[in-house]
Amino acid sequence: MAQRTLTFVTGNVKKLEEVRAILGNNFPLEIISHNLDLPELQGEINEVSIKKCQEAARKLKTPVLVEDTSLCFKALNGLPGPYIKWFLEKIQPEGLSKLLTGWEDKSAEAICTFAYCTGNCEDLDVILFQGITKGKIVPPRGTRDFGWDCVFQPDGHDKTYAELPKETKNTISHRYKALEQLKKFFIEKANEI
Ligand SMILES: O=P(O)(O)OP(=O)(O)OP(=O)(O)OC[C@H]1O[C@@H](n2cnc3c(O)ncnc32)[C@H](O)[C@@H]1O
Ligand SMILES: [Mg+2]
Repeated sequence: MAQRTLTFVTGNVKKLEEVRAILGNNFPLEIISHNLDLPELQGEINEVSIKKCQEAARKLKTPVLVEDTSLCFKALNGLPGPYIKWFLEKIQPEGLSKLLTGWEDKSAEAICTFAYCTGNCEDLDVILFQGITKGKIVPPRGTRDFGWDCVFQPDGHDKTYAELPKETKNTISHRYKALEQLKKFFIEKANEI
């Protein structure tokens, strides 16, 4: 493979930190990060990721990887979903758990979607890699250093993402599951050469 690097476009340092930690040393490409302020788009999850990726590829004119994270509450038919960033910014983690006060069903899905595009102007085809971790929304517990980690308790654990050791989150998370697929794709691609 001629390309030895992979440009990951994100404005979120915590995401980047996790991506690097999860991919570790067994990944055939070097991750180069590019902090570009991409628009927060509207639509269904896959549509948002595809458009985000095409926008980044058009701007940078190079193959790019982007990622979009959704947090979907079952009782709210999948909302806030891809709009979680704004919900979190406006109502904080406390507000997210209070949103479900009137509902018995606290279940939620954390969905991570990576989108990769070659950046060739005539061909903006996008490949998606998605990971889903099921859990429930609880009153905030644990550190506050990454998004909604303190209100999401993954199934099978009695701790929130924020209370779990980073190494544990990184072996069960939505991001880990999406990166497993991405890793497989790029390792196979590297072997083809
Ligand atoms: O530049 P990009 O990559 O878009 O970074 P962003 O921070 O805008 O991220 P998103 O558009 O994907 O919005 C997702 C929101 O969810 C938060 N988030 C993403 N992954 C998370 C995780 O694993 N745990 C907790 N919060 C997370 C993140 O901080 C945002 O507020
Ligand atoms: Mg964003």
